[in-house]
Amino acid sequence: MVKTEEVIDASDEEVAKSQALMQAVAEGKVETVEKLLKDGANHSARAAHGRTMLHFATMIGSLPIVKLLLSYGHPWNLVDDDYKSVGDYAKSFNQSEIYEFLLEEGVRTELLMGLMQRKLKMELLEAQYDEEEEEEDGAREDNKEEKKDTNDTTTATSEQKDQDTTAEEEEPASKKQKVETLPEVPNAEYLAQPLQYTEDGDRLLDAEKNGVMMGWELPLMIRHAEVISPQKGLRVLNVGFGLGLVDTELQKYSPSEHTIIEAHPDVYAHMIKQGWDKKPGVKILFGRWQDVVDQLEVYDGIFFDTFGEFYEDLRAFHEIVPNHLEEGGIYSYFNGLGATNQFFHAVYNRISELELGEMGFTVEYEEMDIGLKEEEWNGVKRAYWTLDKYYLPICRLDGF
Ligand SMILES: C[S@@+](CC[C@H](N)C(=O)[O-])C[C@H]1O[C@@H](n2cnc3c(N)ncnc32)[C@H](O)[C@@H]1O
Repeated sequence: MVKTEEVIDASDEEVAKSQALMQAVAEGKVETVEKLLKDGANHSARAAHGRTMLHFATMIGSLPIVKLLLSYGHPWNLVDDDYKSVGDYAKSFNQSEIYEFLLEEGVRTELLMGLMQRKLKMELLEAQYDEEEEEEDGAREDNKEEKKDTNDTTTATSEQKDQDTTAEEEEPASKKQKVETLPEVPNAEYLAQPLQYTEDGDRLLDAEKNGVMMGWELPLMIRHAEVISPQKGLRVLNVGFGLGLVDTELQKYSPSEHTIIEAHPDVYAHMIKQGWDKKPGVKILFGRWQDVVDQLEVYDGIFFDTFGEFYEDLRAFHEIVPNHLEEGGIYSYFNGLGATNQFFHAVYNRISELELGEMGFTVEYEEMDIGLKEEEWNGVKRAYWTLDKYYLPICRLDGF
């Protein structure tokens, strides 16, 4: 009997139904599973080691049950107590058909979520724009009124203010809420905190000892530089200075232009102290890449590696790359998406490839061995990389 754990606030009957569902899943009884799900059985219960019903369905290799659970809204991306995803289970139990299905499900769900997020963002921006327009119109009206009334009375201005307040109070709450929930700078907290370079120059840590950049990435940065700058004298752009590893490599190719965007004041101060502003061809744009886009030119190679941002931010950068990449040029980025779980990483690699493809790129992933030792993370709050392989993206614009 597979025992379930942690069904919160459930009645005895619900617990029993959920327990029966878990049992039917574990025994591969498709019809019973379907009947119980239809009957409203809770599929979010977990068994020992934090295994979900989807973990069980995957372990026993029942694609029909996997499909059923997903169709009833079971999330595709839950992990057990050892941070093993259902994709990891599918791999280790040699369930290749289920693995592919789960991968596609992950890709489809995340693409949809991204689309919805962007739609919401657009709506919020539109609402903000409307509100600003209304405020401007209001201010213009006030001006007109003021001009008209200066001949009549001197108290008009204070009365007008009161009216404004009332008008504001009457605004539909939903619109105001919308504007107030506009997403902020994703890594604002990071950008506002002090950073620390270790004495040996091998690490850049934030105030909580998160690794912003670490020396073990050097071989990756060497290869990224080589990929975007395959010969000397090219024009290159790097977003995110960190330890300056990729920029040091890029300098070895004597770039004719070497633009670096950096947003953190401490990193910028470090760059100036090290004389980066005086290096050949170097132009530093201090600010978030989102805020300096209008100063960008056209480059033969572009590399992107920021910190504290999300896939949507990376995707937003992908979208502007075609405007700044020379014919035949190469774009690459640090591929750390979902880098603490092989399956999530595979899902993100597929998503990036698809989305970059839609933007006109062909993407090739070059496989590199990493082989990191546990000790590498001593003194760092959290390991941000646990995988054995690195998939270095090489993106070319189609047709060139
Ligand atoms: C992981 S490090 C880059 C490491 C670099 N590739 C190297 O070889 O050392 C990320 C850098 O991006 C910067 N950064 C974070 N958000 C940024 C943004 N929106 N625009 C520009 N730089 C940003 C961080 O301050 C940090 O210096």
